[in-house]
Amino acid sequence: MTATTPLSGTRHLTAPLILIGAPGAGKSTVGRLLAERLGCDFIDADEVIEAREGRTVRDIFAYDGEPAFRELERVVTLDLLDRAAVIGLGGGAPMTPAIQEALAGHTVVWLEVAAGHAADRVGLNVARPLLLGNVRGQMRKLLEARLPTYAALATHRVATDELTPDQVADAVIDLVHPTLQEPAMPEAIDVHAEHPYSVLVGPGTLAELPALVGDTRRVAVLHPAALADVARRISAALSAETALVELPDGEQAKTVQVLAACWDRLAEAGFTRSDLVVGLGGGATTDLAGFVAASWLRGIRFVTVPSTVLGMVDAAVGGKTGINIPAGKNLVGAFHEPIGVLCDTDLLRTLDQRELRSGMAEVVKCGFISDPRILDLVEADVADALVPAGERQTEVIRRGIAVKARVVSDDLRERTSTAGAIGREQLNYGHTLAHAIEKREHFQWRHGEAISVGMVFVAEVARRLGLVDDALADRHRTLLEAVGLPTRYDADAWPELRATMALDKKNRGTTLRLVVLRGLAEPTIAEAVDEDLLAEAYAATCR
Ligand SMILES: NC(=O)c1ccc[n+]([C@@H]2O[C@H](COP(=O)([O-])OP(=O)(O)OC[C@H]3O[C@@H](n4cnc5c(N)ncnc54)[C@H](O)[C@@H]3O)[C@@H](O)[C@H]2O)c1
Ligand SMILES: O=C(O)C(=O)C[C@@H](O)[C@H](O)[C@H](O)COP(=O)(O)O
Repeated sequence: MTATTPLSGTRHLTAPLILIGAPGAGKSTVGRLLAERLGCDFIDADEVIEAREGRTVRDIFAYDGEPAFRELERVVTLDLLDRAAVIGLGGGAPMTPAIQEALAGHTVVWLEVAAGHAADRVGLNVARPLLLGNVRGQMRKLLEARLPTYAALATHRVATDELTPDQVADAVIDLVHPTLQEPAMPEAIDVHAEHPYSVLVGPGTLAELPALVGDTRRVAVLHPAALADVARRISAALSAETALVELPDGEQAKTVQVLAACWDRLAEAGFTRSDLVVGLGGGATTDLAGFVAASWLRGIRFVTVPSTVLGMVDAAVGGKTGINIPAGKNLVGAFHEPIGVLCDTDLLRTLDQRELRSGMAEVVKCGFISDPRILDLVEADVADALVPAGERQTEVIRRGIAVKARVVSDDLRERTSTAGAIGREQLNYGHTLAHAIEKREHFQWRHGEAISVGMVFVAEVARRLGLVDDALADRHRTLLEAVGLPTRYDADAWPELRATMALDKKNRGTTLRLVVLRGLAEPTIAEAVDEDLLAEAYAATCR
C-alpha cells in the first residue's frame, strides 16, 4: 500500500462550512468527502429534520405542507450554525429570510449545477417533493427562482458540471483554505523510563503515525468497532502491510480468549520481531494491544493511539498492559513501554457524555495526587472541561499526562513504596476499591466511575486517619459529583469488596496497602489500616 491518504486534515474548521445549491448539486456526496478530509462531521440538514420528526421530508411536505417544513428547516439550520462541521443545507433553505440573515458572516459555498445536469443526477427521485412530475421542467423553474439568492449568499462558488465529486471537494478545500485554522503545534511530553519516548498531544497528531512506524514491514492495528473508520484511514496512510484486527468492545477485549485470537492473527500474517502493533482505542483496547505486543515473540514494538480521555491521560502512557481474569482486574499482564503515544484530541469528538465523564475521573485523580491546578480548572467550569477537544479539556488532559509521565519516568516497574517515598503506586489512588467494584459488576461499570467511588472511599479513610481535613475530604465528592460521576455504592457489598481487595497488586503478604493523601498533592501509603476504620469509611462513602 502507498502513503496517499492524509490521516488528519492539515488544517481545521473552527466554524461551519456550509454547502448550498440545487437538488442534485452534490451537497451530500461532496460534503462527506470534505468532512473526511477535514477530519470533522458532515451534517445533512434534511437528515437532522427527518431524525427529529421521525418522518421523511416527503411525508412532512405531503401531510403538513411546505410552510410547516420550512419552519422546521429554519429551526434546525439555526441550531446547526454553531457546529464546526460541514453542513449541507436543503436546496430551498437559503430562500427563508431568517436563514439568509443567519448565514451572514459564515463560509457559504455554492455548488453550481446546470438544470440539465441536476435533473439527470436527481433522476426520478420521489423523495424530492418539489420535483415531482416533469423533473427537468421543475428543476429549471426552481433554479431560476433560487439562483439570485444562492449568488447573493455564497462567499465561494464551484461550478460542478464537469467535475467529479473528488475534484469538487478539492476545489472547495482550495477556496476555503485561508479560513481554516492552522493545526496547533502538538505538545510533546517526554517519558524517560527504560526506553524514552514522546507523548504527542493535540489535534491531528495521528498524522505522525507514518513517521513513527517508519519502514516497518507489517503493522497490526487493534481497534474496537467504534474506531473502524479511523483504522481504515491508518491503513490507507501507511506503506506497511496492515492487518486490521477488530476487537470486542471495551472491557470484553481484555480476556485471555481475545489475547489468544490476536496471537493467531499475528501468526497468520507472519509477524516477526521487526513488526509492530498499534493499539487504537480506549484504555481497554490499548491494555490488550500492549499485552499482545509484549507477549508476541516475547515482545515487539508497540504504539498507542488513545481515543478516550481516560486512555490519553492514563492508560496509553507508562507501559502497564494486561487483561482481566474472573478473579479480578488486570491480574495478568506485563510492563511493556510503547515507542510512541499519539493523543489526537480530534478523536475525542465522537465520545459520548458517559465516556467523557468517566475519563475525567483519572484527570481528577492526577489533580488530587500531584497537580491541584487540574482541580481548579475543572471546578471553574465543569461543563467546559467536558467539551470534547475543547481548550480546557485539552489543558487538563495535557497536565494529567505530564503527571503520569513524571511518575512512570521515575518508577516504571512500580517498586514497593514506603510512607516517606511513594513511586508509581500513587497512580493507584482510588483503585483498590474501584477494581473490586469492577469485578463485582462483571466489568460492566466504566473504569472512571469505579475510580470515582474509590477516591471518595480513600478520602474517607484519610479523614478518619487524621491525614486530611474535612475540606479536602469533602472536595472529592463535591467535585466528582459535579463532573456527573457516581460517588456511592451498595452499602451491603463491603464484605465481598473487602475480600476481593485481598488480591490487590499493592498488597504484600496479607497486608492491605492503600494509597491515601496526607495533604493536597501529597500521596502516601497507608498499611494495615484498622478493619473497623475501613468499614466505617466505606459506610460513609455509601451514605
Ligand atoms: N494501563 C494503564 O496504565 C491503565 C490506566 C488507566 C486505565 N486503564 C484501563 O483502561 C480501561 C478503561 O479505558 P476507557 O475508559 O478508555 O474504556 P474503553 O477502552 O472500554 O473505551 C470506552 C468505550 O468508548 C468507545 N470508544 C473509544 N474511543 C472512542 C471514540 N473516539 N469515539 C467513540 N467511542 C469510542 C469504546 O469502544 C468503548 O465502548 C480499563 O480497562 C482500565 O483498567 C489502564
Ligand atoms: O499506571 C499505573 O501505574 C496506574 O496505576 C494507573 C491506573 O490508573 C490504571 O487503572 C492501571 O491500569 C491500574 O493498574 P493496576 O496495576 O492496579 O492493575
